[in-house]
Amino acid sequence: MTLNPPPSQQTPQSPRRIPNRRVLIVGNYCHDVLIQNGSVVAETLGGAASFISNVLDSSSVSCELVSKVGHDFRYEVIHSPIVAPDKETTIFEAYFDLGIDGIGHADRVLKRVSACDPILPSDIPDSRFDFGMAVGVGGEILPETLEKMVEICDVVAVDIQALIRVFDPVDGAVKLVDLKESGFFHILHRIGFLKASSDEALFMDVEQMKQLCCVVVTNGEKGCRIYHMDDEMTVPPFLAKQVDPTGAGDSFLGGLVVGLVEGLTVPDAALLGNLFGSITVEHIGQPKFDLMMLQRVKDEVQKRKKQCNLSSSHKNDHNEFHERLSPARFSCVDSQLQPKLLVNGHSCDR
Ligand SMILES: Nc1ncnc2c1ncn2[C@@H]1O[C@H](COP(=O)(O)OP(=O)(O)OP(=O)(O)O)[C@@H](O)[C@H]1O
Ligand SMILES: O[C@H]1[C@H](O)[C@@H](O)[C@H](O)[C@@H](O)[C@H]1O
Repeated sequence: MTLNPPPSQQTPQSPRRIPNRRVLIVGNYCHDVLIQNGSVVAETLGGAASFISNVLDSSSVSCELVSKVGHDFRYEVIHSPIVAPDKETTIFEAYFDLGIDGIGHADRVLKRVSACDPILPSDIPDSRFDFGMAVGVGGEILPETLEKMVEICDVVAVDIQALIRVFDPVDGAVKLVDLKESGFFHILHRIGFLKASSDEALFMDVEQMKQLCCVVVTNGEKGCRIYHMDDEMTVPPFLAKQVDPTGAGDSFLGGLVVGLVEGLTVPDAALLGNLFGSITVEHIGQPKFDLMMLQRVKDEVQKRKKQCNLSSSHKNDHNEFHERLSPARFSCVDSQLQPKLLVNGHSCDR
């Protein structure tokens, strides 16, 4: 398996005096309203950008976030958004008609009931970044926005939901169009990673896309599958008690990029993605990662890097890395089952 470092891409680098900044995240925050049997069960901060920055901030990976919200935005966030005073924040209603207890991976029907402004190239800083993440949720990323991102970032990871979503003009129901008809196809040979859920993957030709970039298809409790050129492999999941699937794909992408920034191979980085995805499904809204869990994961990542540098035979055996991350992950599950044991200095709260 040669799914090793992120594919190098993009325009030739001009000589740089200023070091790149780390990660640029582009996508709007939104308000998520979770509805079950006709009643609102929760209202939370949403948007792929919020879940991803939560993973990056928790993992001490420095990032810059470009997001637009309206006058009604109601959450305190670390990365301030641009406020469009005459607009409303993007709102998604998620209908869990099958229940949110995770039995049978009950999925949501999503409706965008309000949409903030798109993110324009001029909203994005002119600096250079190691990684860019195009992670829109409500159609806010335009082709010209993605073009600017591939120009200023060494590697760009794209969530396909930012490209293929269209919204019913009457009730805002989210529908998907084929990637080829999305208006973004001509830019995709310049991106490094394309992430899709298994449902979204039906709207692209994986065989074709894997020739252009590394394709990662997430598959809920089954983990994910990576495709690049002639290589493909399944990356195993971590056990989780699903409460709400919202944001799992976003946290997955956050974990993947944390791994890549740390210098892990793509399969190892995807394993980190699975780890953060699995923790996210156990929460409603933004997960708060256990500090001890984060430290153990950091330590395992450093060990893994050393091991891979010393012996090439370790590079492809990510099962071993999975085994070592699992106890770290379960230390977090324990903390959620026994929250009282963890107050006073050891809480999950940031
Ligand atoms: N029930 C689960 N158990 C363990 N891991 C899970 C579960 N659900 C999701 N994950 C992890 O999260 C990743 C992303 O989940 P999924 O494929 O459901 O993404 P998604 O449909 O894009 O999610 P969303 O749109 O809700 O953000 C999976 O690849 C897996 O690693
Ligand atoms: O907050 C969520 C989340 O970011 C999901 O990835 C996205 O599919 C939804 O539209 C959004 O409401």
